Amino acid sequence: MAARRVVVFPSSAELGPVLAELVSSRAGKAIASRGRFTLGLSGGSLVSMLSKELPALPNLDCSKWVVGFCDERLVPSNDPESTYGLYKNQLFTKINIPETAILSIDSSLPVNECAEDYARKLKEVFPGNDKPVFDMLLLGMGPDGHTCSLFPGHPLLEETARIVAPISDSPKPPPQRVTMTLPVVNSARCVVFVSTGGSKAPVLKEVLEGREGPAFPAARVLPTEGELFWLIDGPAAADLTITVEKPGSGARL
Ligand SMILES: O=C1O[C@H](COP(=O)(O)O)[C@@H](O)[C@H](O)[C@H]1O
Repeated sequence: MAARRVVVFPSSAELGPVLAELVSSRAGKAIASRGRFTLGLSGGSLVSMLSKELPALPNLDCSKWVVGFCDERLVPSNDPESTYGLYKNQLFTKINIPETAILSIDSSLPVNECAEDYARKLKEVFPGNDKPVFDMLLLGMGPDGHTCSLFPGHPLLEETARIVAPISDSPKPPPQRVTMTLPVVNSARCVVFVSTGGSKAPVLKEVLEGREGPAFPAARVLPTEGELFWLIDGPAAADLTITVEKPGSGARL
């Protein structure tokens, strides 16, 4: 397992550009060695940060990117809860990613079929691998310690056979979702959590420093061979006592 890097920024205004630079640098390396960059996006607060910061990078070329989703809510794409819909309106229109390279999740299908359909799409894009190996997954964490649509205490945390799973009882609305499972998340070459805001501080401490009782879903993200970054702002890091990196302005990871 690669070492975890916990990097704390004064605020999300300083964090955002470093995240964008990290995505761009890993994209460049992936394209140089494998001819493409496979990126998995999460929803929630990441959407607005990425939609602001990625298009602001000079000379960003996304023509060799393949983009999937770490999870999706089963709502129409014009619903404000649709992760795909938000990225489509806020990001995909501003970068040169080919439409065919966006692995959208067909939320018009019933939830079980939707998960199977997305798993099939991933297998097509990652032929020959028993699990998709994304170059980078961008993850968020809810104040309850969930990540993707993997919630504390839910049986899906133990899933080992499926690469994508349906969930019909999500404690956070909407209840129907599909999600990558932990074996896929932990197979990625680079996983980056972005966690901002004071509401995350208590759970972040338990995720990063340990707790009595079962580990939170976010704490179970430990890539087998890949890199693991936690990019955090000051308010979210308020309760931490572990040693963290505090990069200066203009830093690159
Ligand atoms: O419901 C979800 O929540 C998590 C965390 O979102 P955040 O707004 O607290 O960052 C998100 O990563 C996931 O994709 C989404 O479906």
